[in-house]
Amino acid sequence: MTDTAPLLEMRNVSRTYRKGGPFAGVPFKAVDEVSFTLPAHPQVFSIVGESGSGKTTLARMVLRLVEPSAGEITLLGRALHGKGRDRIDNLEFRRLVQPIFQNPFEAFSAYLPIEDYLKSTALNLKVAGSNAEAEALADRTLRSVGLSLERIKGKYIRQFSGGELQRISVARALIPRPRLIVADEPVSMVDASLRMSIVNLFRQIVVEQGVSFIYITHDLSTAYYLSDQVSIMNAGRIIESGAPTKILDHPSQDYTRELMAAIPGVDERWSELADIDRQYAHPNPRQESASKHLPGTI
Ligand SMILES: Nc1ncnc2c1ncn2[C@@H]1O[C@H](COP(=O)(O)OP(=O)(O)OP(=O)(O)O)[C@@H](O)[C@H]1O
Repeated sequence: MTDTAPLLEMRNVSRTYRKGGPFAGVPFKAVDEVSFTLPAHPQVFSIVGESGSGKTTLARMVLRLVEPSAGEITLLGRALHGKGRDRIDNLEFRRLVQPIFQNPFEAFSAYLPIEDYLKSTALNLKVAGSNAEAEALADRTLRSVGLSLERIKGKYIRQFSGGELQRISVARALIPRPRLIVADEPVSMVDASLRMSIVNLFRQIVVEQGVSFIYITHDLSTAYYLSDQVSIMNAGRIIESGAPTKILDHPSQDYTRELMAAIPGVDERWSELADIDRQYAHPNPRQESASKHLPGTI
């Protein structure tokens, strides 16, 4: 693993499926020759696209849940897939890269106290050597997301809101101190009033814990607000990439303009985000600058 290597590199990555069944169906590329680089310094990289554009397939390849049909993905200069000798082993991979999924209610069983997930993550990933260490680690990561072990102890998923559960998912993902979190539509099932607090939490984690995020979303508004880099995905391809202000203030592709226009009330959402940002009065300079760039604010 080299210190100078980018965190993640995708080179000409494709994933082919068959439409109409695995054998007789017609092959099509869900992800088509995608390349991008995530630099070593912590940041939020968003991939934005409509349903079916290939975002989840791409995320699942980064999470090693799906094999690419072609191309190469490297993490800190080492192969994620294939059988080569430089392939990162499973334990190391799971310490470096953690997922957050869309539906927090599906991420946990209804029959286990929720703290068991955090403790078993710490023990399975060998970042805690005893139950006491696992509890201490769980408490520390829960505190970093605004909760504590005391608050969740002995409780089951039905005793939490979607927003609280998603915070617990984030705490679980932070247990091994990962370098990268892949968050696939992490706020789309969270109550609208809590969405921004989760999005703000991601930014806080980038700054305070040095974790990068790949943020997968159909919601241009939160991507614009949160990201350092945005890539727009359409029909399996990344069609434009850059800083959020560049992409949304000067979109170069008709599809990006259509995506902006297709989101109902996107202008109001941006003003609403700016209002929420002011209410939170975050000391984080990235957020101050994000709110400055929101249309309708100065
Ligand atoms: N296992 C699979 N077998 C066959 N086709 C698949 C499979 N997984 C995804 N697809 C197809 O690949 C395309 C991209 O799907 P994907 O889920 O990656 O898109 P997405 O942008 O994440 O959309 P959504 O937000 O609706 O999940 C879709 O046409 C989907 O039907």
